[in-house]
Amino acid sequence: MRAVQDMIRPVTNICCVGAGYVGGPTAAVMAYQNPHLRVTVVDKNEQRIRRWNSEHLPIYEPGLGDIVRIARDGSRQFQFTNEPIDQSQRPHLLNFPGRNFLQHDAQITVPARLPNLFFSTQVGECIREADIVLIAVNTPTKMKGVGAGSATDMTSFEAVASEVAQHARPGAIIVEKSTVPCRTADLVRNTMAVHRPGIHFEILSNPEFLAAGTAMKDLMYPDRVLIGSSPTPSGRLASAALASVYAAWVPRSRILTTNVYSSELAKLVANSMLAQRISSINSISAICEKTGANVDEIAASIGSDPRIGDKFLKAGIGFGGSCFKKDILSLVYLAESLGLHEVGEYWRQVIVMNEYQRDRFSRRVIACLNNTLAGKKITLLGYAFKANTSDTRESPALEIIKTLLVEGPREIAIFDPCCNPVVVRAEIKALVRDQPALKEDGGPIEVYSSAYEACASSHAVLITTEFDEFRNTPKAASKDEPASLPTKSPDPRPFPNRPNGQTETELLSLHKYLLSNASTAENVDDPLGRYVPEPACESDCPDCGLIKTSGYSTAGNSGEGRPKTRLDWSKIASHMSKPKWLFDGKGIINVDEMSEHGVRVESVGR
Ligand SMILES: NC(=O)C1=CN([C@@H]2O[C@H](COP(=O)(O)OP(=O)(O)OC[C@H]3O[C@@H](n4cnc5c(N)ncnc54)[C@H](O)[C@@H]3O)[C@@H](O)[C@H]2O)C=CC1
Ligand SMILES: O=C(O)[C@H]1O[C@H](OP(=O)(O)OP(=O)(O)OC[C@H]2O[C@@H](n3ccc(=O)[nH]c3=O)[C@H](O)[C@@H]2O)[C@H](O)[C@@H](O)[C@@H]1O
Repeated sequence: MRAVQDMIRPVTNICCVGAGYVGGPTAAVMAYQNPHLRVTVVDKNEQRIRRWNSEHLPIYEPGLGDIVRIARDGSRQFQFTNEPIDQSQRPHLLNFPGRNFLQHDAQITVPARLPNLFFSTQVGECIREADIVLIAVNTPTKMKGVGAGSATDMTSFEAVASEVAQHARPGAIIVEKSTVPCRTADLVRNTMAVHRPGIHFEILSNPEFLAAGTAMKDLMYPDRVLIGSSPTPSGRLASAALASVYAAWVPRSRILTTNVYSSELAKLVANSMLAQRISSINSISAICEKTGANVDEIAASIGSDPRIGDKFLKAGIGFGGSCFKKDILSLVYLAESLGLHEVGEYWRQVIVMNEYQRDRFSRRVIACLNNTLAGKKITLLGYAFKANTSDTRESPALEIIKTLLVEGPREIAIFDPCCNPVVVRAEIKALVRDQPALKEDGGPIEVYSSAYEACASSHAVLITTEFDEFRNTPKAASKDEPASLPTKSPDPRPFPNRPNGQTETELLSLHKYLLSNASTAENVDDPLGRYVPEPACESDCPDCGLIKTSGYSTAGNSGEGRPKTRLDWSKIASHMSKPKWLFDGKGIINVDEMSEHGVRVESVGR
């Protein structure tokens, strides 16, 4: 029998099972940065795969389209000048003695590249060809049976594990990309042993830390890549094989290796600790509201202590999203199943505080409106669970809507700059079942595609997602984040001369710079002239039909890469109905400025 080490071969083919928010973008970046690898994303959902293979990507993430187009469709040969357009941005270049300007002035030619990212429904077939199989399927909270309400529902993950077990070639490396309970590697190993007795497979844990709305930035410039493996020679070899894929663009010092269980648990702990910070600051916001202290001032003052740090201290209506709650619950279940009830209880409080915060906000809205919403119009600005995403899973906005509905308002208006109104309507219809919800069904909810229409004649506007467009003053720049709106990237040139040409990261930064500096009138999406035409849609493409009728794509409305404009609050205020309340659930409104428009503002923690 061959040694396991001999069966682990150089990586040329990667298969990612699960074409969702994690699988699609992660595989796209791996392919983009490794043009020599063949990366295939497979999914049982045909509609999702059709969208990935079209111009209608199934999810909206800023910058995703730029990367998918190059890796999926290939690119043309193109040229650019290696000199900043505005040389005042690089004063040091002009004064540097002995500098060879010609070197930078040169036209650089970038050769064409072939497609190396594929999307398919042929799950078994693609697994069979892969050297590395990533499992990136959904792992929600179990809703029935043992552990219902807290344990992880492993149905999809287990189904894929057994599919991998049946098809993977000997020596293929199996990677848990999904967030899974600690010791899931044992489950995968046992599944492999059941289907392929006598054949050894290495199981790695490689959890994903990207956040919605910044997924592409998180993937291109990760703080860390975590790879957990068995502490055996073949385990380390497998870990090194996966690390080599990341090393194409991630500095080696950021690729951390641990044992497989630590890696699995570290993912749950990372999300739980982040959520815990939000619940902690939210609990303080309740004290602030009763004492006259200001939660933003508290956050700024404690955040400047480097031991505390200034991230994830924004008080608001609580965290949403598909992962924080389910991952904390998974940690709670783990602790309880290990007999560590106090530990479980400790973490459960993070969720209790989150729900308290959201409900406290809804109650405050109702109380300020004299405990009756009858005859009143309430507008929610923001439906997605956070900014710059069309992901609405576990969105706090939906829970707030449900509470307001019971009060019988005349209208609940919704506007979200990223979500497609048609999709939001369908989602609300499916989620609010106990009474008619949408106007078209005799209920009070209307979803608008214009913020101004949504706010017209409204008695109260609620900010429920932290979109920069909703701010009334520019966002203050924090230490490592640029001030928002308008966003213009700096010119990244000149690039250093490299024997193998420019890196894909450099080319992407140049693309973004040119894009962010193009005027909206130019309507350019390909300033370098790199793109080949996207695959044509069938004449009966449902997504093309949706764009024709609603003006939105399924993934949302991107307006990708261009500076966005803030709402004109004086215009909104002049068309609101008295008493003109604004409830700032995300701490993004400058209260003094807003009161000049005659709007009364209530903010969380102030
Ligand atoms: N959404 C996020 O921002 C993040 C998610 N994660 C974790 O990544 C995992 C995936 O999450 P998402 O991508 O958000 O889920 P998702 O629901 O967007 O995508 C999962 C995909 O897996 C497919 N799938 C399920 N069973 C399958 C099967 N038997 N065969 C083939 N395909 C199958 C589904 O059709 C779906 O397209 C979860 O464990 C999640 O906790 C981790 C970090 C960030
Ligand atoms: O496992 C996951 O799914 C991901 O979960 C989170 O990412 P995500 O939920 O996409 O977005 P976050 O930026 O973490 O925001 C989560 C929620 O917390 C809220 N939030 C965030 C920060 C803050 O200071 N205050 C606050 O209320 C946001 O509005 C949002 O509703 C983590 O940040 C990612 O590292 C992780 O990979």
